[in-house]
Amino acid sequence: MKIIVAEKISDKGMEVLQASGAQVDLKLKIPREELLEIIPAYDAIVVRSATKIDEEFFAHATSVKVVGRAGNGVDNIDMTAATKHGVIVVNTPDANSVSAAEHTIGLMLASSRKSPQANMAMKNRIWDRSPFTGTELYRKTVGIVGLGRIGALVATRLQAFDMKVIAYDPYIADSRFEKFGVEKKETLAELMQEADFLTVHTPKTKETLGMIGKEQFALAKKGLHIVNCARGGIVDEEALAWAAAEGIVTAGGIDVLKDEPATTSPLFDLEHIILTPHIGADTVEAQDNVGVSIAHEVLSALRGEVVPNAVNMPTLQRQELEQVKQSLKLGEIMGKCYYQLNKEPVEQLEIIYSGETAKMETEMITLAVLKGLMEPVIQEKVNYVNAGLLAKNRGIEVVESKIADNEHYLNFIQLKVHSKEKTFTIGGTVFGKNELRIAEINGFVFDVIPTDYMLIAENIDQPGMIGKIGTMLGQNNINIATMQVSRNVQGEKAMMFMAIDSEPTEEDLAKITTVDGILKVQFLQMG
Ligand SMILES: NC(=O)c1ccc[n+]([C@@H]2O[C@H](COP(=O)([O-])OP(=O)(O)OC[C@H]3O[C@@H](n4cnc5c(N)ncnc54)[C@H](O)[C@@H]3O)[C@@H](O)[C@H]2O)c1
Ligand SMILES: O=C(O)CC[C@@H](O)C(=O)O
Repeated sequence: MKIIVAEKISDKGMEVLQASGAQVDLKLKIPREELLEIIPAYDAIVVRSATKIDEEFFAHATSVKVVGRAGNGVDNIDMTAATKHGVIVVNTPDANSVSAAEHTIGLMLASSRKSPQANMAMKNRIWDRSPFTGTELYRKTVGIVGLGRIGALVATRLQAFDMKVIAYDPYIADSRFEKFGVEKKETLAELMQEADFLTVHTPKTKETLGMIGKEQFALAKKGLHIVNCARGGIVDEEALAWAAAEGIVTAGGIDVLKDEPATTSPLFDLEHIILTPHIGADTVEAQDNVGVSIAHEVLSALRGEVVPNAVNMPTLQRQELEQVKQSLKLGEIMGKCYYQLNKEPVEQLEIIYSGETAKMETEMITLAVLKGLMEPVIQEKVNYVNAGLLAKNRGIEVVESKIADNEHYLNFIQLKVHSKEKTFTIGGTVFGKNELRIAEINGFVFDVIPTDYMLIAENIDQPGMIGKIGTMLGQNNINIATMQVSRNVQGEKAMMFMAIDSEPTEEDLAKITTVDGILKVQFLQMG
């Protein structure tokens, strides 16, 4: 396993990677062309915010399975391209939030008290207090745009300064505003009009890029203090320069610029705007948290485990993950059966979750079913990341439904795979903690433990069939480990489900079908 670390992570993080036995190559500040040249040899890459991970990168990175973003924002990673190429992107969304929140407040205090400017004067041996009269935070109104992880940390900390905290975030429930004692503003305009201090904490998206522009500054009170410790460009730099010239903004702290690394921006010339070079997350604690977390995440993802912080997959809390783990296995195994037993292309996949499974986060189980379904028949690697997209591209409609109760089982997953001509059904359950069972195939009821090698035989329900098939398999040196027979109507069609100890050849199967009364025999690899 080869991992390239293209931007600095903490020593503790490096140690975790190295302890895994993987070859870990630290290539800091590697030129783009060189990275593209060597990347085909790597299974994973770890980056921060400076490395562009785009379509061109993925076109070269043919063996990369995981991109680890040591940090939070993923705007340097083309998520659509990653998903298309089946590459898992993992990040560490919580690991540096406290540091970013503290830097936000630091910038607010430093810019309000002009501390960096005073420091510069002192270093130039100028003792003069008069240019540095500042402003208190006490009893001022702070407007927060984006009340997510960092926005909420900033809110609660600023309440300790006796600030009135208002926020604009149209994407979260009212209960979150109540939880943090923050007054909700329905529009950005309202927030702009009321705020003495403004701080942005949204991700950089099409919607948020340039969101604080000239139009918004024009609504603000004169003397606004502004902080951007989120992403460059959310506060439009030209507009901020204009607002400063107009006396609308009189102080500010900016940690992030639109084009990084940056040495040009209108903000460099603004006396009252203090700048830092994207150091919101640069604390020993945050870097240790981030480094260790990303190392574990990348290694888990490489081992094929489901990771909690995968950005381009449904995310699950550890507890939820534990809950669905066995259902994921079951779903994948059942999905795997379809194309082994049927040749018709799938038009619609219906997944019915019932009993306890209906209460779970089923999004990931659906992906597991799709992964199992497509793996036997397509060349591309199928994983939890691209299974949904691949299914969509192949015209498979996925319909999920949930039924609270199941008459027979505590938990049950049923697949109804519809092709043009017919519908194949398979159902299964998890007994206890991890006992998987196939409980139904095409209307025949079983209680079968899925194993690597299985045979399914359809036969006429008549005396002697079990003996005949047993003898035939024995003659071909195939041992039956377990066998179950199911029928619905006496004398009609029956189904035998056998776990066998070795893989039969096509010839073996053809011979069995010559047995009188056997209608069909198929080999199924379930493990
Ligand atoms: N400066 C640094 O070093 C540093 C460190 C960590 C994080 N960050 C950045 O801080 C930002 C916030 O991170 P987070 O972990 O709090 O993210 P988060 O996802 O927890 O919260 C973002 C919030 O923004 C809200 N939001 C999205 N679009 C919005 C819009 N158009 N208007 C209003 N609200 C909107 C969301 O609903 C969400 O509540 C991100 O941009 C992240 O990259 C910077
Ligand atoms: O570590 C970085 O390069 C950026 C940190 C921060 O902006 C983040 O999004 O986590």
